[in-house]
Amino acid sequence: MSTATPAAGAPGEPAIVTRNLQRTFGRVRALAGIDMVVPRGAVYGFIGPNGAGKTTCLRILAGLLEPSGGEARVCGLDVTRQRDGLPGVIGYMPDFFGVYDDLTVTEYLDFYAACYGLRGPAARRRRDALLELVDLADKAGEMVNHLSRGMKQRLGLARALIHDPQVLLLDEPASGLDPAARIEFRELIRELAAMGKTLVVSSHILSELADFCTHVGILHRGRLLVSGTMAEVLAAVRRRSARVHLVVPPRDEPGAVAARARQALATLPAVTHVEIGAAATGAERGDAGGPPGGGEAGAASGPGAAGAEPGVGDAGWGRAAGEADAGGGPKAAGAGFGPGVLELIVDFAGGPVTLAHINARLVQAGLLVSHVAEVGGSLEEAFLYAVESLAGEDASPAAQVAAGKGGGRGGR
Ligand SMILES: Nc1ncnc2c1ncn2[C@@H]1O[C@H](COP(=O)(O)OP(=O)(O)OP(=O)(O)O)[C@@H](O)[C@H]1O
Repeated sequence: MSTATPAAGAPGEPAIVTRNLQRTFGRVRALAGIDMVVPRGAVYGFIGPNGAGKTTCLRILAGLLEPSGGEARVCGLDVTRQRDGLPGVIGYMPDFFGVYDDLTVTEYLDFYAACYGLRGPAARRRRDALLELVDLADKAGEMVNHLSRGMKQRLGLARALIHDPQVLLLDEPASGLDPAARIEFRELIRELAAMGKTLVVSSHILSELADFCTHVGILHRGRLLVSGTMAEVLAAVRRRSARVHLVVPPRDEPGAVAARARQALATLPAVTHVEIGAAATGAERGDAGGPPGGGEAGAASGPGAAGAEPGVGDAGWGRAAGEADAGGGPKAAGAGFGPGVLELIVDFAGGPVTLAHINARLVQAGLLVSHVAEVGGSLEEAFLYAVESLAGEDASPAAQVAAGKGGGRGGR
């Protein structure tokens, strides 16, 4: 399929740039001043909970809604002052299907082609190529209202592509699709990206977009909390946590062990939070075995586990990572969470060496570490963490206004 449309805007200029973009509806501030950059050729995942402002932003970029303040340029065109040029460079797929469903698939696309002044054999060839692309060629004569939801979504995409736009704005394209249809849609987006299109794809769900987006922005209550390449955003929002198991000796109380652990970890600046998990009962602790100094003490896993840390082996209770498995003997706790074991979840910032430091510091404090491993955060957790921690207790007037109208935190 042709992608020969000349690019509007200066070479190297991002496909989309917004500066302090705002939109209010009465007292509701749907966009509270967002700065967004979408490079040419990017597949930009625009993520946010219900009411975050995604549709409002996409409609402004498509020239369908006036901003209340700030500015936005798409392919170099100012969305307010050069609005007439926008339809030529943008394909917009709204989150609901159009109303012309008493047409056949072919008639439907011909109608939209005509809206762009496209008629004749070249337009028909393009229509047929698009039907192939979205895998609807065999439905060409079907009535639109007889199509399944997934087929309608694909037809909507063909409609958005009819004039070969450079930028595609897709509002929740995967909503309501079953898993198989989602996979098909994802493939289609990959094909469009391979054609060099710039795509902005909105969704509630970060994990839904993660494997095909090059960039991502997280919107919450009209504010763009974070935006950048997928790697940059994940690095910014992904909370790193370690799961640590400490053997509670028969003569000790879990509370005392927990207090010593907290005290030891408080000396590490990279540790941001320590949560004490469960501990076994005294009776169970009796079964745990592992006399002081003789138990399974090494850090069981995780990058940079503490073997190389100076002084790790000095503490009476602990042994360095690597020794645990070699030592054999009864598995008091091992990698599992067994009786006589206290679990800590330790949040930290930093590279793998921090995991080693956590282990070392606990061992140096005389604690019997049976397991240290990083907890892998899912993308969903990363998103929730971004919303909770980056949004913070936002007391700005914008957030307060938005919160009063459907901007519920984390709502789906
Ligand atoms: N035409 C309108 N009139 C009044 N308020 C509106 C209008 N359009 C949007 N809003 C409000 O602006 C805020 C942002 O809405 P928007 O539809 O942009 O969010 P969204 O992120 O797309 O949400 P969803 O995921 O539910 O579609 C919401 O509080 C919404 O109620």
